[in-house]
Amino acid sequence: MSQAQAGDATIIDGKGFAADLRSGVAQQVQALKDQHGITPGLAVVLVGENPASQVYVRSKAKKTVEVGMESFHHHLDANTSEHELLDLVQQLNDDERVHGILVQLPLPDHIDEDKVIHTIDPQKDVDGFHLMNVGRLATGDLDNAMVPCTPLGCLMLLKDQLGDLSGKKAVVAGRSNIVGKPMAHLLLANNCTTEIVHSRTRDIAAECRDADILVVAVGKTRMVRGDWIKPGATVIDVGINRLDPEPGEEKGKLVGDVAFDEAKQVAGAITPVPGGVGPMTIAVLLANTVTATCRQHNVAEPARS
Ligand SMILES: Nc1nc(=O)c2c([nH]1)NC[C@@H]1CN(c3ccc(C(=O)N[C@@H](CCC(=O)O)C(=O)O)cc3)C=[N+]21
Ligand SMILES: [Mg+2]
Repeated sequence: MSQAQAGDATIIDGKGFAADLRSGVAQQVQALKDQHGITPGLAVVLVGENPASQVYVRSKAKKTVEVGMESFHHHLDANTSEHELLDLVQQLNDDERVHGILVQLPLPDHIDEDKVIHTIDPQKDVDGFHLMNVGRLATGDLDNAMVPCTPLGCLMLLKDQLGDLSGKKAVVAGRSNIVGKPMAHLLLANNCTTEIVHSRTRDIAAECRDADILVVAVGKTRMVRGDWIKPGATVIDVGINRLDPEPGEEKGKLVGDVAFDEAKQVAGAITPVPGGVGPMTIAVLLANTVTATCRQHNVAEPARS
């Protein structure tokens, strides 16, 4: 879906695409209720008082209810023990009203994140972080994997923009387990010639300049410059960085990992920040919850991407 033109690039409307995806999800939820008497349920667990985390979690809960799902919210205080959190996850695993479980990351230092993630029932792991789901994605078993929300959202935007991705040169900047690596696996599964670049890559700009598809998830403000981009390339900016407030501003503005004003002069299409990948993450979380519900009840699941 392409909207306003700015510079030369099409600005990819992630916010609008996400709204459309959520209305599709709302219809799927209604069908599950009408035809099967099932209401999908999503549990979100937040530990501690990180203000940014609280904003995301509130937004998730609101949108969960908007698409007709049941939302279970658990806010635990910052010094909750690992044992208490593991008990809660186990209780959610056993609760048949709950089809999806998301434990908001990062967790406080005294809690082992891997231990928590690996306690989640893989079928309810709507983040796709459990090793069972990581392995399924890495082996191309997409029919059974739960796929991480941010990379799946990026893939949906890319397919909408470009159609078939076969044979395209894709470069993923960043090698995190939550974005870079699963993104590379998804692009590979979609027949891209796929490369991951990172902080130790010898000439990162030159590698990026070769890409038809450039997905950037490095967590560094405006790291990718206009001259890193091949003319006409499709650029997906996963970064969300808050600048220091300008005089008179209350909060600093949000910017990506790509220098947007430069990049839009060169790229064929590019996602903005905000309004690009961020809203897709939450919409895909809801879509994954429907997928998880269908699998748990042996109901045919909607096609994704
Ligand atoms: N287990 C887990 N799963 C997550 O998926 C997860 C997490 N933990 N911890 C925190 C990060 C961050 N995250 C975002 C979701 C939506 C926006 C989003 O909607 N961003 C808006 C802007 C929001 C604003 O104005 O602050 C946008 O880019 O347009 C951003 C970031 C999910 N995360
Ligand atoms: Mg890196």
